[in-house]
Amino acid sequence: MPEAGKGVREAPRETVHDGAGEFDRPATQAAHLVVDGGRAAGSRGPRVVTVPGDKSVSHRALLAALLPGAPAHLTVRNANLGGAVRALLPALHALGLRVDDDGGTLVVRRGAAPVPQQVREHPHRVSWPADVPYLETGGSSAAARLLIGILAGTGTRAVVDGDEVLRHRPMAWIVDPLRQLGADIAYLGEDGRLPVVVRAPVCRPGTVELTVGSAQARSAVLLAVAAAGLAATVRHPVRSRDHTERMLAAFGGGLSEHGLTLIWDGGPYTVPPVIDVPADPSLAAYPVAAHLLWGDGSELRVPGVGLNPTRLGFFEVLRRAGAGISYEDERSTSGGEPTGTVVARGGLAGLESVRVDEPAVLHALIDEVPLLAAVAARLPGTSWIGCAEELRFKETDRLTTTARMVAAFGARVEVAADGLTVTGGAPLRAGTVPSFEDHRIAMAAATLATSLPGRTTVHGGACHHTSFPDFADVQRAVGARIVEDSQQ
Ligand SMILES: O=C(O)C1=C[C@@H](OP(=O)(O)O)[C@@H](O)[C@H](O)C1
Ligand SMILES: C=C(OP(=O)(O)O)C(=O)O
Repeated sequence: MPEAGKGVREAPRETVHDGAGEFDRPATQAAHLVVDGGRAAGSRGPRVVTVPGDKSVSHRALLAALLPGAPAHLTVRNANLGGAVRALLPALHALGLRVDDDGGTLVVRRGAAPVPQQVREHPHRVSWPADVPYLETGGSSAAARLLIGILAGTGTRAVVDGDEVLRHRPMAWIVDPLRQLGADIAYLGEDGRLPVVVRAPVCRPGTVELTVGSAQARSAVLLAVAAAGLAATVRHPVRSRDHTERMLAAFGGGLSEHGLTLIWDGGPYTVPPVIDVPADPSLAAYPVAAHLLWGDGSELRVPGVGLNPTRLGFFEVLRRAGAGISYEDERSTSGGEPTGTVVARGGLAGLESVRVDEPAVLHALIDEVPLLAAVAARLPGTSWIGCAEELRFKETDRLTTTARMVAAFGARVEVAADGLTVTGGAPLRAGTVPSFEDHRIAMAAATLATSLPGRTTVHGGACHHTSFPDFADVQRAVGARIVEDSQQ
């Protein structure tokens, strides 16, 4: 049985420290995923599978209900109903919004009685700010960071907190620029970390320079100035996912873009009563990868997928390497997002390696890095996934956890400060592999396992519910033999 971590060679550049500090994840509570390699008989013909709504667009659509002038009822169609989006709902309830799940469509109603959340104890605090709602967003950094942005725009006093993992993720990316625009936000525990209290709104028009490529940081600032009706210029280092920009523009807001500079004019906009969420390309990547890894099926189609170019890095990098991936039926949703059908044909035969060495490409596949590394392990050449230093700050240090996961299958992988080298050609084997209770690692491992002979147990793999609750069903629909098993 391969052991987690075995085979990972830490390259010398690894010694550059990211400043995030280290922490251990709690022992897994999630069930395991058990995968028998090989495609189920009878699943090789043309297939069509659908994947859930986009997590990032769902977060933004729900938070739009907090923008000034939002309709009394806001309907979010095709919302992602995974743990990360659900993590935002108790915070919305505590702010006096009711959210009903109407057969997969979320309806957000304003004017409900606030439902207070229970405070999570913190080692540095014996008391909490009085008469201020306490808002906890579980492990979702997008939920926490975007919420801080909105609160700092509307001037709603509140404490924002997260679970033990989120409390270790950086918040200064958000808090510093908001403070520059005059917001009063204080850390209640450790500096730069949750919990924070938002005490007063952004109030000074100005220019902020963001130093990280995080779309969440840019979105927090944009949502704050949009909510406050404040003009601002935001300079940023890389064009990462631009869903907030598209949403505000679709609302009729005055946003213009000049290269890596965004100018918000501080003027009015209208939040519509219905927002449509496209299917999530980062989730479509798993059935597409399974199909390509088998390489024996005729055609796989995933319809209604968001085709925003800032999200298509996984498909584009594989396409550039020679994979048969194309987009069909392209059109636009009401929220300003392009959608279409992702079509995968053939397999990985003829592909040598993959390479990511531009920040914009990395950001266009930032959540798919574990899956790309898993696919790279099946290619003969040497692959490089670079510009990825931000991955150290995800729910796990995903450079390390991705390396440990693929190494547990027998892959040869080296970790650098800013990326991963995967040297192909090593014989891969099924066995017990770790997920580190990180949904992207778990789903990447389970997908790779579908292509290997024998049985793989992805330890704690049921954490896929964070972003893709029906992951196992969708992979089974493509032909995978995968079950959840809590008895292991
Ligand atoms: O804006 C968003 O919704 C997200 C942006 C990305 O994070 P960063 O912006 O921190 O890179 C991504 O990894 C995360 O899953 C969701
Ligand atoms: C990193 C992710 O999400 P977040 O940063 O919102 O926790 C993710 O979904 O892979």
